[in-house]
Amino acid sequence: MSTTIMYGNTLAKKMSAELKKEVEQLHDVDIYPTLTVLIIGDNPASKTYVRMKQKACEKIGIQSNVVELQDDISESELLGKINQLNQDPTVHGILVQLPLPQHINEKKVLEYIHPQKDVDGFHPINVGRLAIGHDALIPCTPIGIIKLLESYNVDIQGKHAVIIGRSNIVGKPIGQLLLNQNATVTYTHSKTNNLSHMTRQADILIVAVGKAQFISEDDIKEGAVIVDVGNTFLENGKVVGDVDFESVKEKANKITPVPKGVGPMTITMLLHNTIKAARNTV
Ligand SMILES: Nc1nc2c(c(=O)[nH]1)N[C@@H](CN(C=O)c1ccc(C(=O)N[C@@H](CCC(=O)O)C(=O)O)cc1)CN2
Repeated sequence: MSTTIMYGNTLAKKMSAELKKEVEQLHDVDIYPTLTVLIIGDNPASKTYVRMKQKACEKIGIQSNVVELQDDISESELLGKINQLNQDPTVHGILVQLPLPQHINEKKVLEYIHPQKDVDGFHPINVGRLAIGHDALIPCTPIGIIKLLESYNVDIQGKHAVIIGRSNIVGKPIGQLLLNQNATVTYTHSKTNNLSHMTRQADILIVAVGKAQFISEDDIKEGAVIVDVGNTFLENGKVVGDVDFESVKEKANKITPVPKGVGPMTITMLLHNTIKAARNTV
């Protein structure tokens, strides 16, 4: 049995072309989807991701503004900036690039973004709406994973999905989305006893731990679908995932690579959310 590599970059390209048409239709009715990204400090990975977001917006005609803020900005100053953007009718989407410096309360900041402009889907209103199955802005990485699984015809209903990681960005919402599609979901995390025993039961394994090549072939079930959310930059400049791709590849039925797997889908779903926000805020 040969393993299918689930390439996010291919799907992202196809979806971006469709989103470009949507943007053109909005331009025809004088709506110009606009995203403002706030980046605090000079974390090199964050800078890379923000540049990737800008470039992706540019490609499909979304206007993007990047506001670069000093590492030592006070929390109240940052909230003031968000408040201005909340009230600016020309800005449809607001995104604060994470992680934030230690002295800033992430929860407070994310809750300050107007829920209709919350293109990351991190605001408690959007989190709650997703939880009860209402229309919402859904976090980009989790919804990107669902789109990727769907495009590779992965059956979700009735399957046992095991998630490693319980972050608000990926772990919790991907569990919610899989549950909404009738998967049986198990959350695991750094305090889970006998983690490998749990992961070996997964039909679908979502790995979002942030530890380079953490999962190896002994941790998975033969024929499982493996989704790697990791993005660790090694000293040699290479980027690797949370899964030891080479060892797991032969045993899995389907697997996402890193790079070119989940990452590009995150960016594309941000474009999707920005267009959705532009439609909703007029
Ligand atoms: N406000 C947010 N902050 C962060 C998020 C987020 O969704 N919202 N997610 C991550 C970082 N992230 C986007 O911001 C992100 C990470 C990785 C990729 C990606 O495409 N990676 C490439 C590899 C890297 C490269 O090519 O240089 C890949 O996997 O192919 C995109 C976005 C944390 N912060």
